[in-house]
Amino acid sequence: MQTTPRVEDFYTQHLEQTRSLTVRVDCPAKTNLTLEVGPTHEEWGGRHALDTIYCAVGVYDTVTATAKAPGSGFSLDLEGTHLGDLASSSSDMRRNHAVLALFAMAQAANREPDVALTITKRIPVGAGLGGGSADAAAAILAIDRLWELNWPIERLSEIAATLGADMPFCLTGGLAHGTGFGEQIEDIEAGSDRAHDLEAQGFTGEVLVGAYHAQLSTPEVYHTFDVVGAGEGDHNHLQAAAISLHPRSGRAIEAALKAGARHAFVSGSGPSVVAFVPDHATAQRIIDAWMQQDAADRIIRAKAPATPIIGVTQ
Ligand SMILES: C[C@@](CO)(OP(=O)(O)O)[C@H](O)COP(=O)(O)OP(=O)(O)OC[C@H]1O[C@@H](n2ccc(N)nc2=O)[C@H](O)[C@@H]1O
Ligand SMILES: Nc1ncnc2c1ncn2[C@@H]1O[C@H](COP(=O)(O)OP(=O)(O)O)[C@@H](O)[C@H]1O
Repeated sequence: MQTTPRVEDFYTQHLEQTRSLTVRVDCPAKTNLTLEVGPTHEEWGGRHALDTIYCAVGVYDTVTATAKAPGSGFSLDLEGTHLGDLASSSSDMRRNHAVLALFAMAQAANREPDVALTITKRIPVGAGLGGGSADAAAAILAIDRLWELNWPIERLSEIAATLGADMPFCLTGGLAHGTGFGEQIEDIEAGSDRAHDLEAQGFTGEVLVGAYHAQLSTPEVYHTFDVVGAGEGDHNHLQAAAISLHPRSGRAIEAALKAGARHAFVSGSGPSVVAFVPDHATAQRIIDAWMQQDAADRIIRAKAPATPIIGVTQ
């Protein structure tokens, strides 16, 4: 007897699974092992020429992206106990760097931004640790996976560069040489001579981050740099400007170097301080000194370099 075949419908099942799919990206903070600041360029909107070594530091924000019903628009949920100025009611969700990244991806893909984003913040805000850039890069990586675009890193970097100078670096993490206004990235491959050279100088392994409730405005630090210039022997040319605006950072650097740090410096435009330590005993000595001298409001132990981690949950 002829029987009617039962339709096995993997298509609808796939659609339902895709809609409930959540992509999670843990994205590390960034610091600058060196940051040479050159003249401003009109063609870059007045940004300074940079020559910098980027290093991703294993303090991670987590961004998740989940598809929403067509036409329902985006949503953003912020979590974490260190939200800085993101916590204020006046903080406009539409200006959040992760949301700007979603809009940029939607425009490039010619799609609607019907995505629910969540950000769990652990990277200190406004600290010189690229927290906003990390979240934007995480959103780009998550949406590329969620929408199954599978675009090459070069295309994702072009989109990231329109959002901020250090965002292309945040897509890959690790170590990289940055030029232009910071957006031209040349990866420093793990195991390469340059990576080994940085390791020999003590720029890998355990780091301590000294962070503050206070934030510094990056444009203000650059403008102050235009007045005070770079400090004698500073690897970070913005360090003297950041310390003039936030003196506690200078005290944290002095205490860390005195306690045996291989390197201690302001991270990018600051105010946070990054110290590379040779061993746990030195790390503990620095922690004790920062606590005794009230040289930091938040102390974070981490590893460097670090890379983004992408995961998918049903
Ligand atoms: C200083 C660095 C070092 O990696 O990072 P942070 O420490 O802020 O994380 C970067 O140069 C932060 O670049 P970016 O992320 O684009 O800066 P934003 O916070 O967007 O602030 C943009 C403003 O900073 C100044 N700016 C930025 C980059 C640059 N090469 N020259 C500049 O003069 C300009 O005034 C510009 O209008
Ligand atoms: N997702 C985000 N995380 C952190 N800051 C953000 C984010 N989106 C927008 N911002 C804004 O960007 C400014 C700089 O933040 P951040 O990138 O953490 O500092 P920095 O540029 O010094 O590394 C903050 O004042 C904050 O209001």
